[in-house]
Amino acid sequence: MPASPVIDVERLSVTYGDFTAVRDLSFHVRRGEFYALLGTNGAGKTSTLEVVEGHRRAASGAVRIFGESPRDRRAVRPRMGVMLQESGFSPDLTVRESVGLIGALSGRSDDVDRVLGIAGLTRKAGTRVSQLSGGEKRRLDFATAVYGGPELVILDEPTTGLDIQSRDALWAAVDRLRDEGSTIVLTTHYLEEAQQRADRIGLMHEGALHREGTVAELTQALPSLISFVLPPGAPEPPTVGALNGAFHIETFSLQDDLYRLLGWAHDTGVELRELQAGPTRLDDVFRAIGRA
Ligand SMILES: Nc1ncnc2c1ncn2[C@@H]1O[C@H](COP(=O)(O)OP(=O)(O)OP(=O)(O)O)[C@@H](O)[C@H]1O
Repeated sequence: MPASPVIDVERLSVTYGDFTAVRDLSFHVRRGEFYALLGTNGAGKTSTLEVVEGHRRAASGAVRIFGESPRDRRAVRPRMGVMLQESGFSPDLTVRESVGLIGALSGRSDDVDRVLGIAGLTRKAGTRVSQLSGGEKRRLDFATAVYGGPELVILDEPTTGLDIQSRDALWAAVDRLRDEGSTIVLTTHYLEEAQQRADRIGLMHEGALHREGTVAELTQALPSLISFVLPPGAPEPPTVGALNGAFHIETFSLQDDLYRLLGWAHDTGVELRELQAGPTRLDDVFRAIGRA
């Protein structure tokens, strides 16, 4: 029998007055899974996560976390760490005090210095929150989310404002949590982060789940692309699709078409300038949303 999902969202709707921000949304996140909830601006990701986190009531539908209501804080809080887009730390507390306080409130136990180390905040332990940079505040948010190694970690745009070293360190810490069996839910507009890590992606648009699947499942519905530019006076290649002297070939048989094109270029001695060939990326799936 399959294990019950860590997150179970059934026909969720979220409204603000007359406006329906999320309609009839259903998705499930399995234990140990890395699930990325992605989407266009205003798609309803944050509204959905706020219900999952227990911060907002659903207009209709049902959300269960570990089989419990997300509003049952005592049952859910010790098992779920959340990195919100905007946190509410007290500006007068130091970094160490903030991690200790929020950690204690979570009901999980951990060593504060260990957590500061994971988040790269050891040297800022005695600094007041009001004196942190934007990126350091983000790292503090992360520290409180991973305190105690929770079974479920929700990361809402975790790397916004972080430099590359901080991003690498954050993902290394997330990888360690995954190795220990944590379930991860991510929202981000940095699609490559989701493409590299997510087991499955839910793609939201205008309040609904537009598509869902692995990266391969989402991208294989769209053609791969070959593009190149020909030198002046070159013969016509065995393809169509020239635009302003640049050639764009959309294909579902990337390997065969590339083989044919390179064979033609070799036989005719033509240089294929700026040649690029590759499978569809998640960016292209996003761009296709508006055209669907
Ligand atoms: N407090 C609110 N009152 C009224 N409308 C709201 C409120 N919060 C969000 N909305 C609206 O609900 C919709 C969904 O917003 P939400 O923040 O959930 O989207 P999102 O997918 O997280 O967007 P983004 O990627 O831009 O952060 C948007 O149209 C937004 O304007």
